Amino acid sequence: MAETPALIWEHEVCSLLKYGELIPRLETALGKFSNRDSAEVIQPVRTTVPLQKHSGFLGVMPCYMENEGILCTKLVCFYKRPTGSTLPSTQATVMLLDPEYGNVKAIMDGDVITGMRTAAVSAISAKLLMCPDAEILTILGTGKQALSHYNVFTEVFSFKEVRVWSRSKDKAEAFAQSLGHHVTACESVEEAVRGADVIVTVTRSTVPVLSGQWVKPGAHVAAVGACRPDWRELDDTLMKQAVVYVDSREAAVTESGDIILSGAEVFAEMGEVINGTKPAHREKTTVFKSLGLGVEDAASAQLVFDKWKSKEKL
Ligand SMILES: NC(=O)C1=CN([C@@H]2O[C@H](COP(=O)(O)OP(=O)(O)OC[C@H]3O[C@@H](n4cnc5c(N)ncnc54)[C@H](O)[C@@H]3O)[C@@H](O)[C@H]2O)C=CC1
Ligand SMILES: O=C(O)C1=NCCCC1
Repeated sequence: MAETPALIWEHEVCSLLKYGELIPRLETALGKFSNRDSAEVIQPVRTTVPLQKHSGFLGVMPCYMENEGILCTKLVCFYKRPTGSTLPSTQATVMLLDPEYGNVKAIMDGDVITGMRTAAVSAISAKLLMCPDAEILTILGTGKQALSHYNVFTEVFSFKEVRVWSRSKDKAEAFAQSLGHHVTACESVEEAVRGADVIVTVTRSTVPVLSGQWVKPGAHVAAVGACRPDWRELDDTLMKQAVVYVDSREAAVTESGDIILSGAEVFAEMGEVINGTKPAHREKTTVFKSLGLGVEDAASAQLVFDKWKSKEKL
């Protein structure tokens, strides 16, 4: 008889997951994913079920890492919320299973995992692709991902200036103030991104918000929103002038409106750069198009579970 699954909820995941441990685990996981060795990682492109009545989607994100004995799936609902809606735009739950018996070992809050692993992967992209003397960070959007990206980017790097932008100046100012006096709220996207070395796009927009004509040559863009084939955050100019990196080639050509609709070519997966099989073009304008992978959730959930178990033993 299987044990009752551990229930590891938000505050506990928050206290167990640290970027210092998460980032190396994600680098390893992305490298293994890009090797396409089925004993290392089996992770199909997520299945997406439309929730038409609610303008949303259920994403089912399974992953099996045979050599590591990790079997995981995330269930994530995400929505196209109207302006002013107070409903959450993303809600996730992660399940870890025993691959031999098939029972569920743990059910975890997936919101913290989604926020932290997505931001950590963007930070990995910046570590590999931004210019070495990067000074200015811009974040477009002021929601959950904006906060997790601010947290990891300021923990891992030392930017001299941080700028934020939101469609509403009041929101941008409130967000900037909540982060500290060194963060500047900008009136327009153009003002926010001119001269920036690293730009993070974390909006729910379905049309381009960032234009290539404002982006400094050599800048790095981590593009996190627009995870549907008909949604955009970046315009064609940017997609065509940049060297495009992705988390998964298969996901990129299935789910990314920025890639599919611009016709841009994918140069490499982040895992290929980590493995040294594709170069990091730091000197060029680069876009990392993030869609979010089950392998990232699996690596994160296993880390949470390992730490939870070692705490239980104390
Ligand atoms: N790549 C990945 O792995 C992941 C991507 N996402 C995506 O990242 C995006 C941000 O997610 P959250 O921060 O959780 O959402 P959120 O709802 O907390 O924040 C969204 C932000 O976008 C702004 N926004 C909404 N509509 C906009 C528009 N038309 N133009 C400009 N800004 C607009 C909102 O004011 C808010 O600041 C979403 O598109 C979400 O689907 C979320 C999780 C993982
Ligand atoms: O990977 C994820 O988790 C998500 N990706 C895109 C949409 C929201 C959740």
